[in-house]
Amino acid sequence: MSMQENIITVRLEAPAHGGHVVARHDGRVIFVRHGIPGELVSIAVRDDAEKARFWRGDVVEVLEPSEHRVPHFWPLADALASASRGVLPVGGAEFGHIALAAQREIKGQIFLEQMQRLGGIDATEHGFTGVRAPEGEAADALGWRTRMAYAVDSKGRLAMNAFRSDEQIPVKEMPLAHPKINDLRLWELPLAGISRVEVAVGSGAEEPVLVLFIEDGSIAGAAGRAAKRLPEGTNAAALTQVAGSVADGRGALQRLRGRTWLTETVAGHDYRITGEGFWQIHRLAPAALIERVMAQLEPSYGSRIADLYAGAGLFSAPLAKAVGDDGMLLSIEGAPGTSKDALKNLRELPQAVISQGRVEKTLSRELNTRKTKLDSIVLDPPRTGAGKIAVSAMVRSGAKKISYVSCDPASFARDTADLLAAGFRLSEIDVIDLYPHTHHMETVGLFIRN
Ligand SMILES: C[S@@+](CC[C@H](N)C(=O)[O-])C[C@H]1O[C@@H](n2cnc3c(N)ncnc32)[C@H](O)[C@@H]1O
Repeated sequence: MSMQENIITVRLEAPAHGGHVVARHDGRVIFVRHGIPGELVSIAVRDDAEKARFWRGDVVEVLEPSEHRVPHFWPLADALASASRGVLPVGGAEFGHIALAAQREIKGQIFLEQMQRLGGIDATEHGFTGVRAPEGEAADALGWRTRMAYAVDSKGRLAMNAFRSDEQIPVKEMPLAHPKINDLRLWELPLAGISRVEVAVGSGAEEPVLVLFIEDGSIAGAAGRAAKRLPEGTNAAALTQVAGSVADGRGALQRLRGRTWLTETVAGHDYRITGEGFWQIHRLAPAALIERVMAQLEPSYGSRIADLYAGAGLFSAPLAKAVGDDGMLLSIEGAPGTSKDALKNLRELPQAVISQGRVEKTLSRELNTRKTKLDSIVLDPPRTGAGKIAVSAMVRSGAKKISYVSCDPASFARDTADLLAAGFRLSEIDVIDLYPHTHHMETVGLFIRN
């Protein structure tokens, strides 16, 4: 058993970013997982080095439950059931013990706290009214993940990791995964020799695409054997991971059966996405985010817009259509494979300029080369946010409106402070629960130059 047996009783206080609740013991802060503010709980203390600034802990017993506590929908992720079996819970559904409305309430508190502490901003003064569900969300908010990534354990079984642990827990159905992913019964495949399994389901009727990660170049072996056992019609590819072989650390995709890509259709646009390329995870996210970004930017015919961290062009396509032949849509994406998808997805729109490279360098370079300025920008960076160099390039671009799509309130708060200091105002905040039953949230903020 990997849990240490240092069990203490604590009263849980405020929620903290990252899926924790703060507790105190002998003057030391402990970040506790699987609890709810206000509860009296027993926790197994982990990472409890004497000199550590703070400790971590997992709830193993609830002595006074919150009114918002519900039975976890996934036994493997249920901390209490796992503790009684002497194992760690699997990660990926760390809010599953909290009623959905209360999950969103907690995310709202975290958003306000991060904006205040890291950005010095009272988000309620900028239109923040709480975290909302995307339109069309299921009442139980399960089955939303159209993308899943699994580990493979030392016995060749489909697995997922426990939080902050190398421990791999064998898994079968994953309740947050799209039903088409569970229907593949990936846990029945012979996976010895495969290091990772990724699977993606498109928005249409076509079959899912599976990517099997292998460490040597031979696809005839492990990957071929697994692919043969997949249900009829499933598409499968192998990806040889050769460290440093390409910019994003991944090798080349090799077709095993069917296609290596999916079609996604959103708001009347068709996108082709290769098996390992980036696409929003929640089934409702692409439409919800396009709707917000278009409403915020109100792109006009002939205007010049940049889509930064553009992926396969989710926002680039509708924006390019809106600016028309007389406008310009500059789509910048760092990952070479994903940028190739963007090239294909935007090939019929000559006003779209696809540039592969890091935003920090590429944005200014493209604008200088073309001797042009921008009217507006949408950016959708990874969790680390944009950072000072990219923010300053955006400020220099001349853009008067910036729609900022963020999956992390901490980096959003930091970048917001920099944009406000550079003469923008934050005129709208929409926080959407695009990661139900986890601690994550998606923010779409509108910045307008003063
Ligand atoms: C959250 S995704 C958004 C993609 C796209 N907007 C979408 O919604 O499908 C972030 C994207 O930024 C890319 N990326 C990460 N760091 C980058 C950088 N410094 N410059 C350019 N692209 C970057 C990643 O490869 C990824 O495709």
